[in-house]
Amino acid sequence: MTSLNTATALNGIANLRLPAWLLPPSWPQQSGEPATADLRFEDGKISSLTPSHPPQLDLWDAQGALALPGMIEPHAHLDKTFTIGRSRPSKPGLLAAIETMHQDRQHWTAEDLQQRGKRGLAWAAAHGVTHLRTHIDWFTATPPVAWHEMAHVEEHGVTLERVALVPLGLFANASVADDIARAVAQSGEHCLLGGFIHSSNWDPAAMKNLMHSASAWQLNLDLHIDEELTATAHGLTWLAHYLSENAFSGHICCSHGCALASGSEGQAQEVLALLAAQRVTLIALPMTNLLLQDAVVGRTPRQRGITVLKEAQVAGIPTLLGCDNVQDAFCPAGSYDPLDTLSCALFSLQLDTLFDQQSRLICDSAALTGNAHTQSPLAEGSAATLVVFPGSNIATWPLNSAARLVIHHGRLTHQRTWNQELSHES
Ligand SMILES: Nc1ccnc(=O)[nH]1
Repeated sequence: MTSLNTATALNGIANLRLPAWLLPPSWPQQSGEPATADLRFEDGKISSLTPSHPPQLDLWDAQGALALPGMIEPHAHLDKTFTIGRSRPSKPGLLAAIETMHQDRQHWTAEDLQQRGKRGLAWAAAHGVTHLRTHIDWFTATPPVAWHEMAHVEEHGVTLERVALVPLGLFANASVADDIARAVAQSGEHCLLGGFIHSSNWDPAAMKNLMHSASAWQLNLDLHIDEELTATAHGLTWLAHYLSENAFSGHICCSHGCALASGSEGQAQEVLALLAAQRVTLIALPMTNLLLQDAVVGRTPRQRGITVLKEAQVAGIPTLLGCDNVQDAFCPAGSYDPLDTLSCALFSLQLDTLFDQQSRLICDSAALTGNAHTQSPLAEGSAATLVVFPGSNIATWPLNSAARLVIHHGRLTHQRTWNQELSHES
């Protein structure tokens, strides 16, 4: 494969292997797989998507490499990222990680937050992420420094969303709930309301205030909900019933939902059936949930702690996978590569048809925003924005797929060859 040059806009790319979920049902098959595609670009947009017809001498030849549209990172924590060097928890598990985070936040100056947040976003962009949603911890009724600082963290070609991650207890007071929702609503677009909802802080009256204030300020929600193994965790069950009985016009992402996998099958199915009738997306975070759930010193974990993703898919609930924490008290490792998350899910959730079907779990921005009218990525007229995995094939992908070309609006922005450091081309 000849190398690509960053200086000029591309006419397009020939011979790309795209996932079946992205192609129209009439797309031709070759040896039981979707035939490769030729993509043509014009003014930074896709002007045509057709089955390959060689030779297309004016197009760069991808030689059958796998490619995806720009990927999404639906759940990150840019305020905490890259703090592991100074904040290693002394105990395992989620609540201990939260305690360690509280000790570290004395260091969260504007400069510290900017530097770490920018680095996280730049790493995500270099991997091919074009949309990243970060949660930002709130500690009082007024926005934390990180809420303001992350508004100024930018990376070319990446849409950044901010979610206020508010401990449920702060919503117990209806006027505080309203203040928080107003501050989020007045922070501009790409801002959502969220909450940390757990057996340790369960309060149905606070939940009601949270829902009312989100409605009053027309905010979408992204909730950390039932991130625990307690089968009797209340959050998702309460939410499913609340939404069945009360109108809520926004979209809701439910992140974690680990407890759904701890209770009975019947209990999970009942909650999923109710949620499937609402504008709700379920986000699984396999890496941190494997690390933080069933975590006891010196004991091998017996449970996986990951939500019932397959059952949610069967029930018709949109689903996504996120990386969650990167190099902080919650997770010491990570690099903002959605392929790492998908690789982890391959094993921990025993996913199959990874590339052709489940790669959607790291690309579906309509599932993240709830905007069902979003045009299909790579359809004619869409932005010519995609990620190519040179030398890849469906037998090894997503493992062994470090090599990457990121194309934004028809131009190469990042390229990494085998074993090379992340490089930025501009
Ligand atoms: N899994 C997590 C829960 C709460 N806060 C985090 O940063 N991460």
